Amino acid sequence: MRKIILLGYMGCGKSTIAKTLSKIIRVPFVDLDEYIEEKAGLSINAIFEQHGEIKFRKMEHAAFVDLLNAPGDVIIGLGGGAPCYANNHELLHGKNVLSVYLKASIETLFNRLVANKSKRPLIANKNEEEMKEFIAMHLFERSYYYNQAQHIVSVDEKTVDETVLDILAILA
Ligand SMILES: Nc1ncnc2c1ncn2[C@@H]1O[C@H](COP(=O)(O)OP(=O)(O)OP(=O)(O)O)[C@@H](O)[C@H]1O
Ligand SMILES: O=C(O)C1=C[C@@H](O)[C@@H](O)[C@H](O)C1
Ligand SMILES: [Mg+2]
Repeated sequence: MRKIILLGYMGCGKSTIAKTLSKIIRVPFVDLDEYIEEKAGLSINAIFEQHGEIKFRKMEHAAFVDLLNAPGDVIIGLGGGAPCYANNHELLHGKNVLSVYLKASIETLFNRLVANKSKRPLIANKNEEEMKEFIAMHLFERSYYYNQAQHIVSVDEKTVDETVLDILAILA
């Protein structure tokens, strides 16, 4: 039983990379944000708006534990903040767990997020300058938790396939 966990800041490519990896190694992919949305019957945006971030972080922790305890192999794409709350970073070293931090620079993240921020409540209302500053500060605060992953793969300047190859080498 293998639990492959991809983590990293919003926009680093967790969902995109996991989908390709899933097809190649034939292990199902579960996106933690989507799992939470299905369980709650609400979008992440709606959960933040109606219940607040603290409630979301509790739901996120419960969902992560659920997935780790479910039988069978799985690739789990964590939400961007998941490793940073509720001691979730300790779960990155659990039994049967292989955790990979997809590390992206501020510039890469900004370029990817600027085009598609509406579904990401933490940045949805920021202008470009505010967004850049927010990403820089937030990434700095979160790096400690992201660096708890067992493996770190840099994604800057890489295609999806190149990043997937790096992960396959770790899995080999
Ligand atoms: N080389 C690349 N690797 C991964 N994603 C890329 C790459 N180049 C561009 N992208 C784009 O970056 C965007 C963010 O990717 P994705 O949604 O997979 O990130 P994420 O880490 O799952 O974000 P979130 O935490 O918000 O769910 C997507 O629009 C994706 O197509
Ligand atoms: O970085 C974060 O804190 C978040 C990232 C998304 O994946 C979602 O889990 C939510 O928008 C919060
Ligand atoms: Mg995603």
